[in-house]
Amino acid sequence: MGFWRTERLVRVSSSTSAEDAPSVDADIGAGMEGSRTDDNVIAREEEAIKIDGLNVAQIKEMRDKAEKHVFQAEVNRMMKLIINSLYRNKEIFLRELISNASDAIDKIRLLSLTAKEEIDTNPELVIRIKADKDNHILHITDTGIGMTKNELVNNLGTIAKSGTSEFFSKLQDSESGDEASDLIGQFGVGFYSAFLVADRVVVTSKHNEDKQHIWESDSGEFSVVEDPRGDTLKRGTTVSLHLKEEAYDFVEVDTVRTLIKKYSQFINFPIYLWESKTEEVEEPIDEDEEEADEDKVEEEDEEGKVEEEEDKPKTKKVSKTTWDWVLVNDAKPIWTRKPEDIEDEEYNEFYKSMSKDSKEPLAKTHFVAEGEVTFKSLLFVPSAQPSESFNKYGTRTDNIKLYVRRVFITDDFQASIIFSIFPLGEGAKRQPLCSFELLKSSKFG
Ligand SMILES: Nc1ncnc2c1ncn2[C@@H]1O[C@H](COP(=O)(O)OP(=O)(O)OP(=O)(O)O)[C@@H](O)[C@H]1O
Repeated sequence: MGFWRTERLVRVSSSTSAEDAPSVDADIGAGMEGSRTDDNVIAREEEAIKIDGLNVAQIKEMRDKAEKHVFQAEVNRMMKLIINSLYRNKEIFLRELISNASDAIDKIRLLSLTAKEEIDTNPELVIRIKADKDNHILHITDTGIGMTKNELVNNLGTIAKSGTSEFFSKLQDSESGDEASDLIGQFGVGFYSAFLVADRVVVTSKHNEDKQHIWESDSGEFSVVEDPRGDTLKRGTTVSLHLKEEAYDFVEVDTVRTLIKKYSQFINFPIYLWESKTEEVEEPIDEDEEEADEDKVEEEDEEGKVEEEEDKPKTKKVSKTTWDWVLVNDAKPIWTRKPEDIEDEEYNEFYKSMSKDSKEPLAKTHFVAEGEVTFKSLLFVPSAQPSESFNKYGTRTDNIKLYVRRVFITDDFQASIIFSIFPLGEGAKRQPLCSFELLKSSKFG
């Protein structure tokens, strides 16, 4: 939360040493310094309520004004269930929050088809993710439809879905805890998965029909209040996750990038990550430094002086760190398009980027099944047999990936039928060119 203010401050800055490198949201919590005391209790409380752009007094005032709510009983059940069954698979929280962000952008796009002006409040349709390493906060911002105050209370405090109780009873019927955890992990568990990694979640949201509001919860209860900073988001939502200590890894930019690529690389809207880049650049030597050098030179003998003045470098190498938004999801899900509209070249490029194989595939099959169950599938046969396919036969199960609505769900499949392609023609060795398997997932049948 609060990129709108800090973005300008740290977007580009330079330094000559790694220590000077700017941290993301450099001003987060800056307003708190003046109020710090030695009292440990107050210090701990201050730690718990960092909201960038607001100082402690403002946050306290805001909290006093906030409306307090309790979660619906089903939400409490759902949160417990998620936390107890998915503790080994915490990373899916990011998949869920990015999917929500993408759904919210879809909603505003759809609305703008009939009411064009709705999108004008923030025409850019994007998702931005910023990791604030100093404060262990991960921010996920979208320029979607946003939520009004009432929607914050209802959408993030109750479960409206009609199938919820059915879902709970199905879970209770499932034969083992692992089966239940698979079920939850593989399908949308939604917003509440944020509490897998965060002990405090702050949602700031601006809907065209309301002022900007802040929703805050530590999973026990939640509060909602008008944002004292005003409508800084213009339109959209920021989910800020105050990470639990055991989840601090999720504030590492590399970890976040890997997760976006794993789960959300085919999301319809651009996902940008706030990243730093350090480069060596030539910079002119400033006058003070030059003068100091000249003094030194003057002390030297005449001959040496002439030579040194000519050779004196006018620039020096410094390392410069810049911060900027970097696009992470540049792959397009070509399986969603009609096979007749796709050029061979596009298939080949897609295969290469997905498989990291530099050669073109030997064959491919792309088919669309429509009926009671609808799915689209795209299968490639590599032109060379992967080196590990015999010695590690049967151990690698991640060659087939299942995506639901462009979101990665699983690649944990088990072989059911195995078949091989043999080369034809005289003299061909009786060795398969490649083998592949019709796969069956234990969960999907
Ligand atoms: N980033 C967001 N922008 C706008 N609304 C949101 C956002 N995140 C959540 N919501 C609202 O909160 C509701 C509840 O979210 P939640 O993720 O729990 O369930 P869901 O998205 O309906 O279902 P699921 O994620 O399980 O497919 C959503 O239906 C949506 O109305």
